[in-house]
Amino acid sequence: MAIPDSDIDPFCAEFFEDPHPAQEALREAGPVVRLTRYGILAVARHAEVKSVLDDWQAFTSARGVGIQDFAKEQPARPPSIVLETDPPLHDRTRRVQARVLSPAAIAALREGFTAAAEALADRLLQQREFDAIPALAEAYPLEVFPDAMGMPRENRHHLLPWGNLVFNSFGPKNEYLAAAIDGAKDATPWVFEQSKRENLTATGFGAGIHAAADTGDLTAEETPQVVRSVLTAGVDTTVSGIGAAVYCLARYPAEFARLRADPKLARNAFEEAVRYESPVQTFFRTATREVDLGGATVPEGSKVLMFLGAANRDPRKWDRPDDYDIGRRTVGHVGFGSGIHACVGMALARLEGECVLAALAKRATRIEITGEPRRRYNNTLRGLASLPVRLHAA
Ligand code: HEM
Ligand SMILES: C=Cc1ccc(C(=O)O)cc1
Repeated sequence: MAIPDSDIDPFCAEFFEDPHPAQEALREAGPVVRLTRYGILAVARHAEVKSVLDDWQAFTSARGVGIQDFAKEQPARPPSIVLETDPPLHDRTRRVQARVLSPAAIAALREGFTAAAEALADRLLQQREFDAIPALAEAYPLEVFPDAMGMPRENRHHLLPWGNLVFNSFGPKNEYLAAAIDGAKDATPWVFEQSKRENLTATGFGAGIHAAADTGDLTAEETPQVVRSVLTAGVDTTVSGIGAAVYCLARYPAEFARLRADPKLARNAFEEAVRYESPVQTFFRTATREVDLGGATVPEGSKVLMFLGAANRDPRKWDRPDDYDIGRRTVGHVGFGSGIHACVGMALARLEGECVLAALAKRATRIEITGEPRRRYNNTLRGLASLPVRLHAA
């Protein structure tokens, strides 16, 4: 089957504002599409996105999960020894993260995360009107996550421009990456310093990762990189995810009413927001050999862009894909990826989302949008920059 061409640009303001028409066009064009602007291949249907995610031998992360092919050019940033490696190195680094971020370790955070969400929701209810992105979507992860990592309270705001830089760096060298590099001048040295063992408390996740150097699971050179991997992925993603969930519940008041009637739905309401908005929109893989994908022949060395957001709205997979339904069975969505690189922090992300949404649903009857939401432009992350709201007290 011939691979059709498309001049769609997934790294421009028009796409960031509303990716859905372009995603629909890509799904309809075929199982694999050539994006002529960048000389890359794209997969947008759920079936092909999932098969690329699940086949790390044919579609490697080790040549970069951004547009750069590390076999052909110098990486702009030191590659992650978790995200941008394959077995066997990936087995070692991922195992340490998975052990530290285990379901039991995350469950132990529930009481503190719940208390922080309730206290923040009480403050916001007093305020009544606020911008839900800085005051809630950013404030909550920046309070609970660095504490769990074992970081000091000062300067943790640097985690946002750092994440903004990394997530832009997976895309092309465009204006968004240029602005992010400029915005992260202070954040970059701070993150590297903050990842060192001596700058982390003895009880946080950071210490748990550094302890791997004492047992020989990781070298002393590897542990700061594995800590940095968690710091990079652990904030900007949940900021976008929590912002997406609040935005969905504000746009769908009947769903917020369902949540108020049954706060146990908070966890699924967050999961459905991750499917519906896909905070992480895209990631690349590189074909290690000629491989068949949905009937199309992908040449060795092809960069393949996976449209996670498009797969999460594919009518071939989902009934009513464009409805936000907090009772939906969300199993199979690729918002957290799939396969050996599937999100190692999803339990933590889900705990944050559940705590925030449950706290809001207990206190408010409605989240009213009081001003024009403003979207944040980033080459990989989909999220809002501003969401003016009013909380209607119960
Ligand atoms: C709503 C929030 C989040 C979303 C949507 C998200 C999404 C993703 C996705 C799509 C991947 C797969 C990347 C790939 O296949 O190349 C991934 C991997 C990863 N995530 Fe998350 N993530 C979230 C929160 C977190 C948090 C809170 C942490 C840390 C505590 C985290 C740490 C990581 C790490 C370290 C990886 C790389 C895993 C590997 O390569 O084996 N993420 N995430
Ligand atoms: C899902 C995003 C993500 C970003 C960076 C890293 C890393 O630097 O290891 C891992 C995951």
